[in-house]
Amino acid sequence: MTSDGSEQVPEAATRDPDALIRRAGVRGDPNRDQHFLIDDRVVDRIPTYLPADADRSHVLEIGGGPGVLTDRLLAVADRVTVVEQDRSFADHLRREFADAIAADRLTVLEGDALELELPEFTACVSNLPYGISSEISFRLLPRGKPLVLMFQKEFGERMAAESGTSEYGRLSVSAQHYGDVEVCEIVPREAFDPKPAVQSAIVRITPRAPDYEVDDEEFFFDFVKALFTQRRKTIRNGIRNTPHISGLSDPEAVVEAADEDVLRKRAGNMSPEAFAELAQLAASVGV
Ligand SMILES: C[S@@+](CC[C@H](N)C(=O)[O-])C[C@H]1O[C@@H](n2cnc3c(N)ncnc32)[C@H](O)[C@@H]1O
Repeated sequence: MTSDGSEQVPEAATRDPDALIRRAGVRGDPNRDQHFLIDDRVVDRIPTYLPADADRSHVLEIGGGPGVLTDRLLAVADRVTVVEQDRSFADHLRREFADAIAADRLTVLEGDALELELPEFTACVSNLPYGISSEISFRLLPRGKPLVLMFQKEFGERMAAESGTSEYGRLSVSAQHYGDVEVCEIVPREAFDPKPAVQSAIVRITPRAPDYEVDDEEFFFDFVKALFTQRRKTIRNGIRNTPHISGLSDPEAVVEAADEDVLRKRAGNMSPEAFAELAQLAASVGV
């Protein structure tokens, strides 16, 4: 009983990471991208990085492992789907969260997140298997839902980078096409067991439409990719040197039509809007 006479409501109990790993009965194998979160404070913060107005009715988690994040997501979401490729961990998740499964609040999908058909979800929160960071991100981004994802630090920083910085590149332009990308927190190696080789970063992607027009997204992405393979060269030479990547059939027509100011730049100093404008021009005169 509290001092004002009301009943004390116990805080929702969260599962201890070490106990979950013990109950899973298998050690993480770094060769299978298995670095498990063991720092409660970090795990507790991850769901709080979802935008305040995010729809939490169906949260997707890629790579459940022992289930420490799954546990926290069940505390904030109506329903969770967790994908886990490793049979031992998928079995463990089904045992550990049998009550949530019986209550229709948790679905465990066993298999490769790159191969499985992912369900409709309202938000995705995951400590990702780092080996598939890029591929899985570009499966999730076009869905247009809020994402809170743990990456290797360098990858997260490249995703969030602005033009004119050394981290800025194709990954920044492609990811920021779909939303605002922010690094929420850098996570030390000690927060995981086994410890990864490098630090990690928790990244939030808040979906929004880009503030520029591109009629052909596939061409836009190929064009950006092509120009970043030549990041030390001017845009003029980048366009000339990469038709095999951009798909341009007449790169010279693009060089003739583009502004001299743009042609003198380098890819690292081109904003996403500048890339989009040039890509629109290139698609109209050079494809
Ligand atoms: C970095 S661990 C994260 C585990 C847990 N969520 C945590 O934070 O402690 C990544 C998990 O993804 C699983 N995994 C690796 N590759 C996968 C894939 N292609 N599809 C689905 N799960 C995968 C691993 O077995 C591992 O359990």
